[in-house]
Amino acid sequence: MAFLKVVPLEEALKVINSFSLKPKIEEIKLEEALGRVLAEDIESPMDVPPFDRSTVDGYAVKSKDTWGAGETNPVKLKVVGEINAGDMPKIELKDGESAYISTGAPLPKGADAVIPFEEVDRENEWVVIYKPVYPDYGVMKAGADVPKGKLLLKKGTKLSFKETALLSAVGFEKVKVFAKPKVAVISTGNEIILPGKDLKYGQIYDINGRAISDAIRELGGEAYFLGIARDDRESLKEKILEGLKYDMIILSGGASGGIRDLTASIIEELGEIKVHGIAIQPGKPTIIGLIEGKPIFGLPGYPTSCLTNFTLLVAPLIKKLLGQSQEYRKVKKKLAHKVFSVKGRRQFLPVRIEDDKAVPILKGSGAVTSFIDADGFIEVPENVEILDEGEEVEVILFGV
Ligand SMILES: Nc1nc2c(c(=O)[nH]1)N[C@H]1C(S)=C(S)[C@@H](COP(=O)(O)OP(=O)(O)OC[C@H]3O[C@@H](n4cnc5c(N)ncnc54)[C@H](O)[C@@H]3O)O[C@H]1N2
Ligand code: MOO
Repeated sequence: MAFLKVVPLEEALKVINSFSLKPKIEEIKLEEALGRVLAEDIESPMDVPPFDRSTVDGYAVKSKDTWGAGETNPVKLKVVGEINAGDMPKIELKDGESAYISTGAPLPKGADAVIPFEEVDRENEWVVIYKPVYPDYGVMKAGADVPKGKLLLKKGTKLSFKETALLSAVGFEKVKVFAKPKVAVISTGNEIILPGKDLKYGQIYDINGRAISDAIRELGGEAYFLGIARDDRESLKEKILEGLKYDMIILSGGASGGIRDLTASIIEELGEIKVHGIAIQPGKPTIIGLIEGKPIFGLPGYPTSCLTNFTLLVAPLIKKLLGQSQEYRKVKKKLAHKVFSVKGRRQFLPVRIEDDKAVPILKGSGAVTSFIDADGFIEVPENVEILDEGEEVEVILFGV
């Protein structure tokens, strides 16, 4: 077994990228599309609005009939009909005519402007106009909002309420999206119990199961938390076999060479270990394997190590399956204070972002608050012992 023969991070990423898992596409109803990722470019199949539309309640007119109108010499136009929203106007305006029109209604033929009712007077079948209007006054032209054929959304876009609204505006009832990768999540360890149960001495509540499951959901995947495997062969094997129903499996804890660290030996029994050990800290004891063609990750048990390695290794694979860029999300900041690192170790340190500063969080990988207080982490390369205050750093961000 490739036990703790550490490889560089880049090699681990290459291994993950070589897995044969491919993005899948499915067509779903628009009403279920929120948060999903588009699998196609979307061009508008129609003009919005589809017709020249009144933007006010008022009078549809031929604008040229109003030219020359003034306070002392108003123009009077005959009101020959009424058009409401949803109507198909049957009227065609002739010179000197107007029609009452409501907001959102199509302009009748012959009209090219709409004057709001508060700007005119009504005298029986006449409307009295005191100022000239120009063509398109009070009108939204067909296609002025969204022209037919325009590229509206690109493949890979995550749909928020704005995009679903736009798709609705142009009449999409269904859309093609990337299928959510289905990820089994397993926590391991005799000491780990689920919230809702009383803690006995020596026990702690599960952090990684919750954090990984919800990080997967934030990315757009589907997480299946299979619970906590105890530190025994049978329990762990049973959960891993159950996990093979899904596209991939993520375990946390039990990854290092300790006496009860069974993960590696079970993966080897059921499949193949591709990586056991990455030359980074945290993350040295990480395992990457394949069982029946399904990737399986054994992430370190320490919560901050676990989530840092999830972000470095697993998140790019989930993003790839969702047709998105695998790049880490990064921002450049200035280091708020000096940090020391161990020479010969490539370290990732959690940092909090405050304005243009990256503030290092130095509680250690074992603390849950190290990642909860952090916005991301910075890399301290192997050959660097000190990063100085004010130095520019790239922060790899947690989350989406
Ligand atoms: N002799 C050495 N011991 C350790 C080393 C080392 O180099 N030499 N490295 C430490 C580092 S760094 C890490 S990371 C951990 C990795 O160990 P495992 O991946 O085998 O994880 P565990 O031993 O199972 O757990 C470590 C720690 O994290 C807690 N944990 C585990 N799962 C969860 C969970 N789901 N929710 C909350 N907390 C969890 C667990 O209780 C332990 O405290 O090894 C170090 N030891
Ligand atoms: O490897 Mo541990 O994951 O360094 O914190």
